Order: sequence, then C-alpha cells, then structure tokens
Amino acid sequence: MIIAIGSDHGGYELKEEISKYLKGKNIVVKDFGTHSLDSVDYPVYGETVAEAVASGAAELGIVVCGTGQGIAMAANKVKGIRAAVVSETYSAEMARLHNNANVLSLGGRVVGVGLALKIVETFIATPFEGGRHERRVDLLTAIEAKYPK
Ligand SMILES: O=C(CO)[C@H](O)[C@H](O)[C@H](O)COP(=O)(O)O
Repeated sequence: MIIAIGSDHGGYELKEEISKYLKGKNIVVKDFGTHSLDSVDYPVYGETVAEAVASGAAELGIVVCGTGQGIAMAANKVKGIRAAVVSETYSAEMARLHNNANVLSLGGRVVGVGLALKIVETFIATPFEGGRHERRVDLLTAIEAKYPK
C-alpha cells in the first residue's frame, strides 16, 4: 500500500510520528511536507496530498494541521476526494465503512500521538462496506459533477 501524507507546521510533529509508524508497517509513504516547524499554509499541503490520491499515485492520504479542519477543507476541494476529520477510532472506522473516505485528517493540536496512531491503524485496516453506502457515495460524486470548474 502507498499512503500520501502531508501537514502544515501545526501538524508537522504528528505527521513525522505517523510516517515512522507507517514505515514500520512496511507501508510506502510519500511525504509531501512540510519538513520543519516553520510556519506554512495548510491549503498547499492538503491539495498536494489530495492530488496524489485523486491521481491514483497513492491509495489513501493522511493530512495533519493544527485542528485537521483547514487541511481537510483544502483536500475536499479536489475532485474525487472524501476527506474525513477524525479524532476517535469509531469515526475512523465509519468513515471508511460507510463513506469510503480516502483521506484521513487529524489535528496535531487535538489528538495525542497514541490515539492518532490507533486512528490511523483503524482507518487503513477498514474496507469500504459498499451495498447501500455505494449509492450514497455515488450521490456525493454526483454533487461534484454538478459543479464543474
Ligand atoms: O486547522 C488549521 C487550519 O484550519 C490549522 O490549525 C492551522 O495549523 C492553524 O491555522 C495554524 O495556525 P498558526 O497560528 O499560524 O500556527
């Protein structure tokens, strides 16, 4: 599995922990930055990770900013992306099972490392359930198609 990751400065430290964790599981990590605690703008990193997922270069994406909110908003602007802001494991599981979320968004100033890694573990291990949820995810895609560039 290939996972694209990215963060702003508010998520940098958690992103590094997630990267280490994923590599320890022999998952290929494409790290799109940022690479330090210097202040940067989260939309840049949300979009880049989302593009990697939307293009098929990565199967899933993980984005981190201070709250997980702004970087998820950026990722969700990219066609084909369903980014979920998550701060507990139940939502991580449901975001995959029911919503087929393809980007996980975390708040580096919200969740501790231990919980964040549990959320990541749950997110990547849970498949989309399909069935009735397929219809609903298709309706999300139909909304995108109604608002072309
Ligand atoms: O959630 C965010 C944006 O919605 C993030 O928390 C950013 O990391 C945050 O806005 C950065 O704030 P800072 O005061 O510039 O560190």
